[in-house]
Amino acid sequence: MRSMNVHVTVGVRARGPCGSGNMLGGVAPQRGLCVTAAGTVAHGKLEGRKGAESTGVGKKGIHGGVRRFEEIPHTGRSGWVNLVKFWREDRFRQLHKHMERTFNALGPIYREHLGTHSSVNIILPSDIAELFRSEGLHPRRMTLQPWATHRETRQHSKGVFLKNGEEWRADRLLLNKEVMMSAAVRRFLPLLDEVAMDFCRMLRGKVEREGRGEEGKRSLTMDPSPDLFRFALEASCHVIYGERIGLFSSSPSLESQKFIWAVERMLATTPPLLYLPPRLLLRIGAPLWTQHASAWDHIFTHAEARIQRGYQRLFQTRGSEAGAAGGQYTGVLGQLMEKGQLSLDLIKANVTELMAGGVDTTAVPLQFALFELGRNPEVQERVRQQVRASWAQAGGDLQKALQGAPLLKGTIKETLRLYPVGTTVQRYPIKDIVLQNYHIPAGTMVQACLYPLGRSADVFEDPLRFDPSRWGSSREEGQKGEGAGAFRSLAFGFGARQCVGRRIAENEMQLLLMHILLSFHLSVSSSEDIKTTCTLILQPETPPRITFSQL
Ligand code: HEM
Repeated sequence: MRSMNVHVTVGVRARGPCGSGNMLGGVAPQRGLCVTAAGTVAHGKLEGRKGAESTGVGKKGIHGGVRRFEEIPHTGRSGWVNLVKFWREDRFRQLHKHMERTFNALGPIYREHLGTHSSVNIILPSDIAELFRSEGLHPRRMTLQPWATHRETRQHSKGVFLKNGEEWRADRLLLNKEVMMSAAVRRFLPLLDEVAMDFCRMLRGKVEREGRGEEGKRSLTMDPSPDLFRFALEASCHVIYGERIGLFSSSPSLESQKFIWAVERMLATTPPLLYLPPRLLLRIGAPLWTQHASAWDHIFTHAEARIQRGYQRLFQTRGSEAGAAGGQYTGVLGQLMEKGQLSLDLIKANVTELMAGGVDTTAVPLQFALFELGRNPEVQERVRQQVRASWAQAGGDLQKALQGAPLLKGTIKETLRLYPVGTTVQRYPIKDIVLQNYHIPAGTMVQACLYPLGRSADVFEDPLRFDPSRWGSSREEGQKGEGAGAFRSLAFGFGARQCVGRRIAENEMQLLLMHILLSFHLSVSSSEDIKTTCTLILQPETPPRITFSQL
């Protein structure tokens, strides 16, 4: 892997949809662009034959029965020609659909060159399992320094993302204790629930004030997305900093709204930066890069201010007997500071990442989930019945309430199957592997393509049906193939590098849906599919309007 110090790289390696390190990584090792075509793209149309296996292409290239890397079907020889075509046809926004079409044309594995970016794309769970077995602890690299004006941004990129291998893993395991382990989940569940209940209270007030119909039976049709973004930020802050920021109050702070905009800007400016080489970037991409870096600066400034406050509170609590004896949960930040196992720089960096990764990633799937529940009233009713029974039996025990309603978790999995926030999970295998009988050298960037995977009839029965019960715990219904369930639900990634905010996200979304379903019936005016667009994260082209009717 080339060093970021050698050349100024826009190291925006899309590892996942959240967190800086996810998106701001190093450069993928570049492979030559000269390849043997088993399938090619000409004039935007795929002319490939379906899978190399069926074509019998490249028999002479077989070594010991395994085909050469160069024989993998691809979408075009020149990364630059492909990039220009993508740019002209604005295909970046439809990258997920492009992948789906390309798998249909070329089979379950293909290569793609786009500007400086080369990848092998795969879709089958068995291949993803093989990739997973060969994943290493890859370094993440950030290359913001030359542009970032904020001291913390620079420090973050230098200090944290050059960490590597076992050193990185040791830090991650410490962080996991505060965000992934079940003891941590038990601690932060009430904080998430408080915010979810407040959201519903706010929504009930809105429906009561602005809705139509008689009192107690009013309905309101609205775009819930701005409120969902506020919910996601409020929930993240409560869990991470242990404090409420008052986004549901009558005068929410402009600072928080600016933070939401900064994350949006950071995400939206990422994809174009992925594919441009440094020189071109400096000439034509500079404004974009400046926007990107300044969005990060804003995110850091915001986090820095909160972290300072967290410190002050911690010292105040330590100083007061009540605080010390009370043992009150002070959020992830408080826990990390209290334990003191991570350095202050690492705490800051990780907390900032959690903040940057925790807003759009949950607010957007919640929009899709409300839409799917709205257009599938029978499914909605089944989930509601289960939630009601479980809520009644749990007697206020949140974990019990969620565990007793597996359809809620199924709803989240089903939503992320059809609308994965991050459309790919990427890995660089640390040893040579064989996928679809092709040799893949160590260090190649291999992407599991989640959008086409989730909609593939080879992997899921009746894939376009929204059916939370297909994820039943005893039997992964509606799933084909061996080891059903394994490597099919991958929205949070896998292995050591999987999403560190996973437990926060899952519980936050389930709790919100639970309270919404207990209070409202959901419907939509049209059951037509939502048009989607890819701006690093997959989102609706236009946020769906949902009708909330009081129950
Ligand atoms: C539905 C919601 C979410 C989805 C689908 C999602 C998805 C992902 C994916 C696919 C990755 C890369 C994993 C891999 O390469 O194996 C990732 C990484 C990450 N996510 Fe999430 N995420 C979500 C919510 C969150 C939340 C709420 C937070 C923070 C509170 C968060 C913070 C992070 C961070 C910091 C990383 C980088 C982890 C690392 O590389 O060590 N995510 N996420």
